[in-house]
Amino acid sequence: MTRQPGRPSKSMNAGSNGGDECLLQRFDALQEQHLSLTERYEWLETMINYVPDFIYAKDRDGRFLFANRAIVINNDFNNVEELIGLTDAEIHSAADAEKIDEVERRVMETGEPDLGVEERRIRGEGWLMMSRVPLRDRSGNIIGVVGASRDISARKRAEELMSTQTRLLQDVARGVDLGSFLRDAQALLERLLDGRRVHFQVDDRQAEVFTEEAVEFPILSRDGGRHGVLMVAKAWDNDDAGLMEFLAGVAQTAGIAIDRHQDITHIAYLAEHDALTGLPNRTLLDRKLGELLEKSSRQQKCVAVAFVDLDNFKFVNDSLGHAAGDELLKVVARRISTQIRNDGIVSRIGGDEFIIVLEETSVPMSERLRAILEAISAPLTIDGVEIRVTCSIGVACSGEHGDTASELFASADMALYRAKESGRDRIQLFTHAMGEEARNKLVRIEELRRAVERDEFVLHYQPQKDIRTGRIIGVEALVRWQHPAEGLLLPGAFIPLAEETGLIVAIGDIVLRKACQQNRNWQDRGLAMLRVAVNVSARQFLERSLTDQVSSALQSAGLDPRWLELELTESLIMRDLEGAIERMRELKQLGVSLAIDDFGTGYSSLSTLRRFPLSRLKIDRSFIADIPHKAGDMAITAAIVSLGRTLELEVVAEGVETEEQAHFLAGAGCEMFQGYLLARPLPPSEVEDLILQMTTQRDGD
Ligand SMILES: Nc1nc2c(ncn2[C@@H]2O[C@@H]3COP(=O)(O)O[C@H]4[C@@H](O)[C@H](n5cnc6c(=O)[nH]c(N)nc65)O[C@@H]4COP(=O)(O)O[C@H]3[C@H]2O)c(=O)[nH]1
Repeated sequence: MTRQPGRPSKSMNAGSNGGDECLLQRFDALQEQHLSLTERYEWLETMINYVPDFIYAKDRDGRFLFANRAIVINNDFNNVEELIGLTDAEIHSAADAEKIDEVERRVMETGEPDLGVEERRIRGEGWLMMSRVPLRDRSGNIIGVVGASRDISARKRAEELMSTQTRLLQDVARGVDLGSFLRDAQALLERLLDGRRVHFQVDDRQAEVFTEEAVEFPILSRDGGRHGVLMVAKAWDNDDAGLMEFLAGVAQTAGIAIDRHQDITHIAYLAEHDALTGLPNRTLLDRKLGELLEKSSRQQKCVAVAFVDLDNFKFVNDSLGHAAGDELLKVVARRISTQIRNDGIVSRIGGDEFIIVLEETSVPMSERLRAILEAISAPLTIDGVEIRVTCSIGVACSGEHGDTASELFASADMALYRAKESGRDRIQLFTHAMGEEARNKLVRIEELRRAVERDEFVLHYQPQKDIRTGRIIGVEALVRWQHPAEGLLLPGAFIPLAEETGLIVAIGDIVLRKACQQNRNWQDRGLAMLRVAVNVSARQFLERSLTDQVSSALQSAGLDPRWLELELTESLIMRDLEGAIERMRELKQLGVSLAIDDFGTGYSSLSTLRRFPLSRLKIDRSFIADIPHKAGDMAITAAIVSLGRTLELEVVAEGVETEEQAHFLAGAGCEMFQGYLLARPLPPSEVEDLILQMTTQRDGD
């Protein structure tokens, strides 16, 4: 494009030698300058032609003044001269040309450069970052536009890969379900890879036939195992390392998604199943029963709900250990499941309690329940020990005994209670009378609660007589409930309920305080010194506060502890022998005396009895009742008396009604007795009268 100017000859400048010389020198200087400019132009041209970026200049009409080789080649020209003078409209589509023209015109009109704009390539795939600045002449007039672009396809691709990876990770974090995640990931990858086939081959999902040659990326699990493989059809040219790394990353993300899916599935399973037996838990049962009740009411069929309770589970647990107990529960769960097959649901709702729901089939419910009861109680061997557990079942049927799940549960529970009450190892169908009883029980509980608040309890006292001296030396305090409507109620009518509800603790406290106070009153009024015996129930005995309760009752009455005796039952002590001995020692330290009530009905041996800090044994009245007719009872009574002597304990016989019984006891060496023969339990004033009367009698004798 450059032409070198020739040096002027001397003859051209004849006339002035000095001036010629000067002219020649200037000419040489100019020529040198020209040569240097030309060289620099060529360097620049070479540089511009060898960069991969597009560089061009256009005049104000949008005609190319210059374009580098990258543009020439990209637009399929052979050399730049073919392009110079053309406009974009002549080499691109009208729409593309219009877009370029619009930007360049704005740059020329405003004089503001348009820098770093990202655009898709017009020809071929990829992205360019375009910059356009106004082209000015020496005077600063805008005479066109200069454009330069850089290929940013690689960066754009990297961004695309990264945003795909981010999107997939976000899906995992959001907990998108696994199926959608894999479908989305496959679609995203196929789009990114221009339609090449992609497939996630995961363990339990259908394998896809992949006819193309594929590159495989392992999908690994958190613990290093393998969930499957990501298959990507091979590219016709080789894929770059960046893409391979990206695909390996996607496979890793898929691994995390599958781990997460498995965790969620497991958590969902745990939320609705019992961990030990794998049976549905109460939550799942409620849901399924709701659905079943709806279905069966549409079909006018019955659903039976059965509450099952193992009768001797606690015994197995206590004697063979918890592992054996767990094993037993698993066996029972399997046995029930086998029996009900697909015609019902079995759920473990805690401990040794199961709920069975049976759908109506051609086999009667009673027959199916009997088969379950028999299956459960078939012998089994655990830890080499053969055992047999029986169970009690309470049943309620939809329609007849309740319409909703909660009504049926309540009815079945009541029936179960009755089954256990009437001897266990049986099936009990709910009856409406049970419902009535349950309602009455609720009313009774409420009344009892109010009775505690209003202090409706009074104590009667049954005197105890020393057989040798004939004196009354003690009384047993026996509680009565002064019911506002029903009059005076005996303990049998409310003590079991008080035990069941825990109200016995409050009632026991009232009794203790009243008994101590009454005894102190008698003492203050100069009556003979008496020991007052108070019954302590199992529930009360287990309360940590019992010792404090006793000490506070003694203190507030101002009663010397030796005039208070606590009666504990044998069965209560045997429930937790070591704990009971500990508690008895605490009580003994207060200075009170301890007696075993109903002795002979429990299982204490001589060796255990020796460890109790006792003062007295009370022979249960069931042994006295048939004296002198039952020789066996007489032998037992005599044995208890002699056992008491061996252990240096006083023996008190309860329930003595006849002279013969009193005579026999005196002969056997029994020190004391109480019973109707002497007196029934009496109100305090009558006890006072009796004692005074007996004292006068004896003094008279
Ligand atoms: N057939 C017959 N019975 C006789 C004779 N002598 C006394 N009895 C009855 O036998 C029961 C003796 O009380 P228990 O064995 O401690 O049996 C008591 C005791 O276990 C419990 N109880 C009574 N008061 C209390 C109390 O304040 N706290 C606790 N926890 N239980 C109490 O209630 C049970 C029953 O008490 P009660 O109905 O008062 O019945 C009393 C008494 O009336 C007799 O000669 N023949």
